[in-house]
Amino acid sequence: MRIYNTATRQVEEFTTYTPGLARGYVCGITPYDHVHVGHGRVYVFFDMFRRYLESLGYEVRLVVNFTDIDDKIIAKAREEFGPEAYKRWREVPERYIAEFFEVSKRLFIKPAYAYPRVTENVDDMVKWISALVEKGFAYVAPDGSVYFEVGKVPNYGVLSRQRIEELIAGARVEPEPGKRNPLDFALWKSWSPGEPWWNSPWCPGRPGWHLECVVMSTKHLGVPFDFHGGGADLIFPHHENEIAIAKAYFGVDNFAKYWIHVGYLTVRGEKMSKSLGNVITLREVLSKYSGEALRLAYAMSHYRKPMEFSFELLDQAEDIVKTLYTAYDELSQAVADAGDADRERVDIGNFKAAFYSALEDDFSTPEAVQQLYAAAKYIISTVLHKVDKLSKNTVLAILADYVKMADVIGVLERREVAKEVEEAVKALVEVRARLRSERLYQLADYVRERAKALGAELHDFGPRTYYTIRRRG
Ligand SMILES: Nc1ncnc2c1ncn2[C@@H]1O[C@H](COP(=O)(O)OP(=O)(O)OP(=O)(O)O)[C@@H](O)[C@H]1O
Ligand SMILES: [Zn+2]
Repeated sequence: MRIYNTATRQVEEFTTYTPGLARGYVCGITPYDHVHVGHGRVYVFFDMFRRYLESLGYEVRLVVNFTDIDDKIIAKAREEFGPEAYKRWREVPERYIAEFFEVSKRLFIKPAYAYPRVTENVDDMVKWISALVEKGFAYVAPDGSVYFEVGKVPNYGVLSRQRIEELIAGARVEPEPGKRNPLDFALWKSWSPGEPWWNSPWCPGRPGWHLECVVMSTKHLGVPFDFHGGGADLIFPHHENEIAIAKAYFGVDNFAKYWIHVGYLTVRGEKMSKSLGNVITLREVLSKYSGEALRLAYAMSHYRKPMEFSFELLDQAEDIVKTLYTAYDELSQAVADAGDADRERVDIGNFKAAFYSALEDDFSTPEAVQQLYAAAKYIISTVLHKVDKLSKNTVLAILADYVKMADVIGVLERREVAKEVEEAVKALVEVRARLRSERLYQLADYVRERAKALGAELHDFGPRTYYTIRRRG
C-alpha cells in the first residue's frame, strides 16, 4: 500500500522496519478541556489506519500520549480552583483524560499499545536533557531553563521544508530572553510561583512539549520506528523539533519513517478549535448520533483534505449505518435458507477489490466507504432475493467479506444482538407467518407495525422474512 509521507512530500510504498510489525505514535491531546470533533478526526483516522494494517496482517503498536502538564492546564486549574490550583491541578487532566477514553470507546477506537503521560516520564526527560547538554546541543539559560540549540543540528527544517534563515526572517517565533536564537526552544522550563514543578539539575520546572513526545515515543517503540502523526498543525514547529531532538540524541536522520498528517476539521471553513470558539464536543455529537455514523462521516473525506463538519453529514451517515446493519442482519439470517449447491453466480468480489485498492492508494476512505455501501445495497437488492439458489458456502463467504470490510472502517461494531431480543423478534416473525398463511393479513400487518415501533423491521422475500434490529446507544 502507498501513503503520503510529509517528510518526502510524496506518496510512498509503505514498508516497516520489522516485517509484520508496524509501530506508530500519534500526538495525544492536551487534556485541559472537552475533546471535540476536530480531535476525533485525528484519532479515528489513526484507528482506521491501524485496522487496515491489521487487515493486511500487521501487528500494530500504536502509542498515543497525554500531554498532562502544560500552560493551558495550569491556566484552567487557576480558573477553576483559584489559590487551590497548586494542590488540585491534576484534577483537570484526570477529568479530560477520562472523557477521552469514554468517547474513544463510543467511537469504537481500539485501545492503544500504550498511553504514556508526561508526568509519569519526567525522570527520563531530565536524563535526556542532561545528555543533550553534554553533547553540546542544549544550553542552560540564566533562569535555569534549558534550550535546544536549533543551529547545531544539520538540516533543521527538513519536515516543514523551511530554512533557518527564512524562519528567523519571517519572525514566526518570538525572540525570548535567554535564548541564543529565536528558533531555539525549551527542553526544560523554569518554574514560576504557583506552578507544578519537578526537580532537575538546573532548576525546579517542567519539560517542554517537543522533547516529551520524542522521549515517550522512542521509549515504547524503539528507534527508528515506522510512522508518526497527528493533525497538520503539528508539522511545524512540533514535529520539526521532535526530529531535531532525535537527530541530536540518537544521531539518526529521522526517527520515524513516515510522517502522516491529518487535515483540519472545519466549521464554515475555519479550523475547529478552542481559541476560535467554534467547538462542538464529541460528547454532544455522540449523544445524538452513533459513533459509527461519526466514523463514516470522517471517512467520507480524504484524510489529507479539510473536512467541513455539519449535522446534515451526520444524518446522511446515520442512514448509511442503518443500511449497513440491514444487509448484515438479513444476510446472517439468510444463511439458514441457502442450499448445498450454487444454481446462480452471485458475489461481491468487485466491491471488495475496489474497496481494498482505494485504501491501498493513499488510504482513500471516501472511495472505500462508497464500495462498502454499494456492497450493502447489492446484498439487499440482489443476494437476499437469491439465497435459495445459492450454497451456504457462498452466502457465508459473502458475509465474511462484507464484515471484513466493515471492520476496517470500524462499523457494524454493534452487530451482536441480545439473545432474548433476537428470540422475541423471531417469535413475532413466526406469528406473522401463521397469520398470513391463514389469510389474516390485517393482523399480520399489525404485527409488523408493532415490531417496527419496537425497533425491528421485517422484510419479505417471497415466502421468507428477514429482519433488522435497530441499534441503540
Ligand atoms: N480542528 C481540527 N482538525 C483536525 N485536527 C485537529 C483539530 N484540532 C486539533 N486537532 C488535532 O488534535 C490533536 C490534539 O490536539 P491538542 O490537544 O493539542 O488540541 P489543540 O490543537 O490545542 O486544539 P484546541 O486549539 O481546540 O484546543 C492534535 O493532533 C491536533 O493537531
Ligand atoms: Zn507530539
